[in-house]
Amino acid sequence: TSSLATTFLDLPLANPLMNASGVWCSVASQLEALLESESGAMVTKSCTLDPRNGNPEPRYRVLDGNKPWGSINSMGLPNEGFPYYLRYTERHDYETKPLFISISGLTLDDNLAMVDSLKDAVTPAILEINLSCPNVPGKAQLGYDFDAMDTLLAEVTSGYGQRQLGVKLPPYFDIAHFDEAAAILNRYPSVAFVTCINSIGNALVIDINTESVIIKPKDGFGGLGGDYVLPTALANVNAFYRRCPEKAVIGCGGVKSGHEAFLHILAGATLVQMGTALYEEGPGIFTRVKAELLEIMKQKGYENLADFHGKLKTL
Ligand SMILES: O=C1NC(=O)NC(C(=O)O)N1
Repeated sequence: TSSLATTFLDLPLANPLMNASGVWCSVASQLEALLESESGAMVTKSCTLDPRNGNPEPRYRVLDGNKPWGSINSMGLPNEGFPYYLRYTERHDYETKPLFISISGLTLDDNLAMVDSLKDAVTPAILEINLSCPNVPGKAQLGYDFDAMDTLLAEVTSGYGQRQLGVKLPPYFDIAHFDEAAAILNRYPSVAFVTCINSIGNALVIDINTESVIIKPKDGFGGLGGDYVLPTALANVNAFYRRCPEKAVIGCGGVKSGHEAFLHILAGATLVQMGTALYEEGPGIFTRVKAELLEIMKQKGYENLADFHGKLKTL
């Protein structure tokens, strides 16, 4: 019989599925629901040092009238503030499943302050630094500023005492950018994983009936998720899988069933995150996608994830 069991940074996981940071993970009740769900791991909402209200609403819309299906969001990093999530890491049940904590400081100093507190806390939570929020007005994505990304990683890795951590990357769309980003990341061995991708930033969805944009912030420009981003997500997963052999890749983008989870793992993802589909279906989705992924593996005669992990064929 097939098994979904896997390991990540030497931690055992019952399965490779987890939430994408930002979805169903902003407050304790949501985090508790993820803990009780069948996800193999979970991550908190990217936090800033201080609590934030985020952007004005409407700031999230699901695009389910047409095919393909997806979402657009410009949340603007609403969160309870770093201390709230640090307190959650102190009461999480790590025997049940691993916990990631995501941070997205508004300044380098804020990121360093949060990293410093995490180092002192000696928590088993795994740090995922968000370099790719596209929705804070006036803030460019760190992942698209290679010098700033390099500086941040130099300071954060030394601040974190070379403890293993990961980064949440924006999608790249140019081979030269895959090369340059990977070259920077490979200079930091303690960056043990990369999560690809965050939403495709600053898309614009227009409603023909109202002749209007559909979200309020930034004149309607927001991060795209769902079916629309799957091919770009798979490309980024595979590009960093090929370029960073010493690092693990977490896949995120366009996963709504066992089918896309299988594709992400084939492309090189060790774990797979769900955002839009989780937002719409709720934590029960993990039970469904687990069963679907197992069924696909059974049909193909794969007993475990290693049988097909990263084994994408080329022509
Ligand atoms: O990193 C992020 N990606 C998104 O698509 N949205 C959120 C946000 O806007 O808070 N942050």
